[in-house]
Amino acid sequence: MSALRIAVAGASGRMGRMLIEAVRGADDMVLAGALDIAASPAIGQDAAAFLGATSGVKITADLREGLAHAQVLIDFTRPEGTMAHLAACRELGVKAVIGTTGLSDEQKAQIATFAASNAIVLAPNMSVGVNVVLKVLEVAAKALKEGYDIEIIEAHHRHKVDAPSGTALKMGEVVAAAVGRDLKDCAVYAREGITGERDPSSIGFATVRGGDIVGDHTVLFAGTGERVEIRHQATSRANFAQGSLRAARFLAGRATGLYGMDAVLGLN
Ligand SMILES: NC(=O)C1=CN([C@@H]2O[C@H](COP(=O)(O)OP(=O)(O)OC[C@H]3O[C@@H](n4cnc5c(N)ncnc54)[C@H](OP(=O)(O)O)[C@@H]3O)[C@@H](O)[C@H]2O)C=CC1
Ligand SMILES: O=C(O)C1=N[C@H](C(=O)O)C[C@H](O)C1
Repeated sequence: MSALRIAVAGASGRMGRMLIEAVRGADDMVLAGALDIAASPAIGQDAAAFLGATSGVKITADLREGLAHAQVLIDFTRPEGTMAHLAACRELGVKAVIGTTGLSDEQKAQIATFAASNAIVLAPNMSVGVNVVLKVLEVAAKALKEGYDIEIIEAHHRHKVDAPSGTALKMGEVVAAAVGRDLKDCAVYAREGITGERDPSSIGFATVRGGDIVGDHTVLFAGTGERVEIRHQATSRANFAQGSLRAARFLAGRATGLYGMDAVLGLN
């Protein structure tokens, strides 16, 4: 079988580099394109130069050029970049794995329309562990529905630009749905001053930013006389990259549709 041709967007970013390394390490894939923004000093460089290697793929800001030979784009950039990349993917018939977080509801709705013509995997966290935790949370939240206050605490590195993390928000959505609430109505994103007592129907979020923390997520169910904490800690971005490659392989067999990592991992 011929190798799956992958383009990577945000090629000089933290995840972009991890993905280029992972694609080069996969014997069923080949790097077929690398995109970055026009202002990036990496434009024109070989995509594998940071590894001290040569891939023959130059990093470009020209979407047509970067996607011309690709079957699947893997995109971990920023919402505005992702939306522009997806428009080009639609034109060129390229499938997409999207890891970018901080997308608005409108942008997510537009991604769903793109998926009518191109198969897309969209997930705020590509790691196997987090996606198993999302399943565990469904069970835990249903069982701890009464008498337990739900709080979600996340910590990430100092460079992260969106808060709460996409994963924390997804955890909130899963838990809210499991206890019959809508996260939009019950989320509390900040507390300061005389807040009054905690509303028992609320789901609280706390965000920590610092250093090189890859990604920590804890969901706390605080009851009377006991508390349950369900926690995931990422210690390397390699998990996200390997999950993305699994998502790309999954898309190879699909023409259209919007999928999550639960579908990719057979957890749905
Ligand atoms: N789903 C998951 O499993 C994971 C998701 N993420 C998400 O992935 C995204 C990227 O994270 P990370 O790699 O740490 O971020 P980085 O800032 O390290 O990398 C982002 C890359 O995208 C480029 N970029 C910035 N703005 C645009 C734009 N408008 N259009 C195109 N490209 C752009 C950057 O270029 P330049 O550096 O020149 O600005 C850079 O190359 C974030 O949203 C993060 O939350 C991260 C890890 C796991
Ligand atoms: O920006 C990051 O680094 C990460 N972002 C994702 C998120 O917002 O959930 C996933 C992971 O935790 C790393």
